[in-house]
Amino acid sequence: MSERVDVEQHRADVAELLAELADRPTEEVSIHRGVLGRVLARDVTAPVPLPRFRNSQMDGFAVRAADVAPAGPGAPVTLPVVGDVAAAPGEPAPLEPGTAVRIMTGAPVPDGADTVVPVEDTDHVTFNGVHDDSSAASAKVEVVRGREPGEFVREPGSDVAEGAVVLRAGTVLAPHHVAAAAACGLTRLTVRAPVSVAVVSTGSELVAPDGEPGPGQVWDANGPALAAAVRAAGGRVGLRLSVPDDPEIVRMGLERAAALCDVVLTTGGVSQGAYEVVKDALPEITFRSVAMQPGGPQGLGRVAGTPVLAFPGNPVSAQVSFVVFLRDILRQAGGLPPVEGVPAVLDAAVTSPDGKRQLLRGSWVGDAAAGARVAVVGGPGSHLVASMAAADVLIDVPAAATTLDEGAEVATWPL
Ligand SMILES: Nc1nc2c(c(=O)[nH]1)N[C@H]1C(S)=C(S)[C@@H](COP(=O)(O)OP(=O)(O)OC[C@H]3O[C@@H](n4cnc5c(N)ncnc54)[C@H](O)[C@@H]3O)O[C@H]1N2
Ligand code: MOO
Repeated sequence: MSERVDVEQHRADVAELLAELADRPTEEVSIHRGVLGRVLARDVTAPVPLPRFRNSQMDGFAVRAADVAPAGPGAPVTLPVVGDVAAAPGEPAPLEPGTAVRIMTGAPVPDGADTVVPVEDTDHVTFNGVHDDSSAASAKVEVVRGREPGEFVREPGSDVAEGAVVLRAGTVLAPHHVAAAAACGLTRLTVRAPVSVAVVSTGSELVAPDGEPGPGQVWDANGPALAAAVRAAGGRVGLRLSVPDDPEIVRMGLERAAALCDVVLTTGGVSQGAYEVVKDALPEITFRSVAMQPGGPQGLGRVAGTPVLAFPGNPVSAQVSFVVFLRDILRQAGGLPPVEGVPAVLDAAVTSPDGKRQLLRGSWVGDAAAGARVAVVGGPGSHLVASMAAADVLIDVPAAATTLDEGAEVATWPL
């Protein structure tokens, strides 16, 4: 191993290597697909006011407030019903003073009407099953309660004015944002283009997750795990490859990955064995030992001009490397906030080798919260991929600590 560095140094070097990701292009996405979780690149202004037109908030009767003002219990005001307005295409005729029209929720309020009396406040009680009878000479309504001008009338622009910001840049799009866009007639939104990451698993022992492992073979856990991690951090998996321990094949695969993606991520082939294929295939990048466990052996540099990070192959090491070195950079490049660490209290004492920062797997004792207790789950081994599935966080044990007592405060990295 050519160099030994601490975790913060390697984090800083990775950040410098990937600084170019901060300046992301944008792309348009349809609200009908693929928009959830994407980050709006710029403010969206409403092309129309919402509501677009004055409409009723209630099923009832559109009237002039002055006409029904004297109404009260035992002293109804009776008005002729001269029309019927449904929430349907069209524009109602203006309302003459001293008359009423039946109106449904969402229907345009006729000019001349300034309030809506809910049907419950009339002798009609409900409209259920009663279709338009306003043409009958006998059509009338007894109003038993007056209403103020403007009551139950939804004014144009009272939700959002035309030209006002309806969705802010930086919004992580969720269903309620889709609702606002659709209500304004916007079907395409401009979002930040996600970082495209190539995920390359190396190792002749690897079998695809849907394959059948023979003697000495293992299913590829890192490829699916890191692809999922990239997506969870707002990135896009531009290429997934699994390559054997043959430097020429690895080199070909990595050059292809470099041509297609913004970042290349490899796992395996970076320690002290005879077949360290990433080291052999990429003599131009830096390989070093980072004072942490898991995730000690690391590589970084460029292949054909594209940044490459070489993570160790042990599945826990690969995942911890992603969390510590890449997750926040990908999130921030995509416009997402970094994942905040949560200070916690150890539920039991831990021991740790001197000089290496340990990232132990931990789970919350009770509810997750700053200052809550956290317990170590599984052992420290970097192959304990199943044990890691029980973890909520990584417990960060400082390099200088050899023991931490029960009750000691520790930093954690949410998984
Ligand atoms: N003599 C030394 N040996 C090792 C050292 C060392 O410093 N001196 N470091 C150890 C540490 S720490 C780690 S971490 C590993 C890193 O090894 P590599 O990055 O070279 O990874 P491989 O040897 O290719 O694989 C290690 C282990 O992980 C399994 N693996 C690899 N890829 C996958 C995958 N995609 N899915 C599932 N499992 C995978 C592989 O089969 C091995 O069991 O080196 C230590 N050795
Ligand atoms: O540092 Mo390794 O990454 O212990 O497993």
